[in-house]
Amino acid sequence: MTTTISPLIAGNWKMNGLRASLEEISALASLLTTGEAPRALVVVCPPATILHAVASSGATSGILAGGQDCHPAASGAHTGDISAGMLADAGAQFVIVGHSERRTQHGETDELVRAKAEAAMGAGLKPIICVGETESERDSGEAESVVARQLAGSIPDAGGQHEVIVAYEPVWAIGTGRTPTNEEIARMHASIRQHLVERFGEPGQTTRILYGGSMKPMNAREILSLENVNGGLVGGASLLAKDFYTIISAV
Ligand SMILES: O=C[C@H](O)COP(=O)(O)O
Repeated sequence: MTTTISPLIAGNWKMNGLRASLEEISALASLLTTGEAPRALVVVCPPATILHAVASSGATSGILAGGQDCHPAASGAHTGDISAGMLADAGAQFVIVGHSERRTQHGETDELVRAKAEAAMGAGLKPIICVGETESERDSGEAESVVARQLAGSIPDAGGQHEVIVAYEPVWAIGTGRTPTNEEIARMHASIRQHLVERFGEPGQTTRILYGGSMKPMNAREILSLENVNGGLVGGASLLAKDFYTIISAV
């Protein structure tokens, strides 16, 4: 991990979590406040229905809240959607955009992801912009070019002036228990770093690049110690406070 960048571990609860799940936030808060001080920023992105509660109850323990998606518009006739401003109003400081589940299940394009990231920055949120190749793209040797295209299309030009976070999530590693090798992760993160530096100059050197995809208590330490891995975007293992805390502690 690059030492000049403070690491960040974000939990993406996806469509999991009811009000009862706030017990996990309390449990995490108590682990974070009674154990060794975390060396990473800790973010939890719960469903929007409990976002405000997570932001409020996590405040004293340093747990920051994030949304899982936002609409590119500030308001209007968009039934079922949520704006970046609404997330900020509920206490969010971050928002995930362009997660592969949104790209696949909702047909989101790089252009739309970029618009969402712009809306997030406009509302004062830090966008966590996700990129990653499918298994067939990796098998055909296209992983780096696919990710480069997603980065170019999804990160706003203002990405050098506003804080953005990139999350590299190989689609085939999400929820499967499979991960790329350490060498493959390091190579991809180096290529993402190169893209950021070429495009944004100095700010690109300090942009956080998270790894996501089957990060677990067992493999977190190894992955988080790789060059240019500045934290993690954790799905399944963020649902249980104990597992998530183990990953946070692995930084
Ligand atoms: O946003 C999180 C990722 O999709 C990773 O999910 P996972 O840790 O369950 O594989």
